[in-house]
Amino acid sequence: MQEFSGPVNEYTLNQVINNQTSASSRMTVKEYKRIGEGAFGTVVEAVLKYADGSEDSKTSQEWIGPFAIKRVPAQTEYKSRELEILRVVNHPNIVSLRFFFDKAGSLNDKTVYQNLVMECLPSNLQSEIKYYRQSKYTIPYPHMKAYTFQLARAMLYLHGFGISHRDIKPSNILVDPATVQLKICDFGSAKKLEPNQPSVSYICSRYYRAPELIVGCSLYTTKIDIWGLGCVIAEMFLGKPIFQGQSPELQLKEISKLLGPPPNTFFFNSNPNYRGNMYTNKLFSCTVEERFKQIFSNSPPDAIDLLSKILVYDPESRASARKVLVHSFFHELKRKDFQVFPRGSSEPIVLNLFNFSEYELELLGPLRDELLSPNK
Ligand SMILES: Nc1ncnc2c1ncn2[C@@H]1O[C@H](COP(=O)(O)OP(=O)(O)OP(=O)(O)O)[C@@H](O)[C@H]1O
Repeated sequence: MQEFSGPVNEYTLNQVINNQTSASSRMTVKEYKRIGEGAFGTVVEAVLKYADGSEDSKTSQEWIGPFAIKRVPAQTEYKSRELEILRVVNHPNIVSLRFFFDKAGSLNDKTVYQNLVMECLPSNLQSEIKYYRQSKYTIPYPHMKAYTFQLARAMLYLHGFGISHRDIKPSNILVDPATVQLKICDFGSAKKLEPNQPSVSYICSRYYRAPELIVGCSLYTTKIDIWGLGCVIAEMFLGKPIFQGQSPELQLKEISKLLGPPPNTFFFNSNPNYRGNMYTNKLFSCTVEERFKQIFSNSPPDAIDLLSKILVYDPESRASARKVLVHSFFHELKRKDFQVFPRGSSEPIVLNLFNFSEYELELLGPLRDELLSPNK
């Protein structure tokens, strides 16, 4: 996005110390680049400095950053879920919130804006996929494996709290091509799902919506994010979104071109009141297994196997984050000599992808040993 000489202003910022507390300081905020324009707000790149006269200015007179500041109109009636969730999560594969503050609109604008100051990553998966597609390549396999593993790890963590991101798509997956690090961003749609409590089904960007959402299921689970994960993996292999429906309902038709017609039980379990098109005609003559091989003809067999376990109509049969993590597609990552070459570099780097916290190990349960056992 274009460089711009943005404003330099002073605000009182709340610094996130931990999930309960924050400390406030006067800080100067210098914006210099617009990096994202979403449906609800803007994201700018900025640096910060403790303002003269603030307690902290005595210890630091340096600009710190860069940070990404997401600015959205503040909710007046209820708490911002994005802020609440970002304050409690703490994971290497989830973007971290450093400060937050409210700011009044300019002169004729009575809106109050919520500002979330987050660590800033230089790219996202959408840009990476596009970059490689332009030169008729795909993201190199070792990078794809490392990215997918980190994405599944973030999901294991979030889903452990019952939190569903609800808008998994390549542009919401930040990456640093120089370190092959990945972090999920945009928790604007995220929600802690409670069993037997309905949630709106009209969420998630169309191409990445799980089939149960398309047919109006309101008691869905965190498996909707796993569907999104499958779509993202498929997109890394194909260089373009796998299911490009031209309308919300046609999205289901696109899915049936890979998985065949949805079974009746799927409609019954998702939404017995669904009255839309059920796409009962089989649009190909081979088996679903052969269909996966046709569509992913250039992809390695273990990737196809992983995709066939994720892209499944029935959310209960769809792989969970921990099942994804132990899949053979990732075995290479466990090798002692596993290394990746960042884009444009001849110097390999070693990744630290297995630094699981006690909490993550607990979530892995009996699969923990399988995941941590060295690769044979
Ligand atoms: N911490 C960050 N570092 C770098 N880029 C970021 C960061 N946070 C967001 N972005 C970029 O800004 C874009 C918009 O941010 P975000 O998705 O949070 O806003 P949004 O208003 O919800 O957008 P959308 O409606 O497109 O989902 C992201 O797609 C991402 O590319």
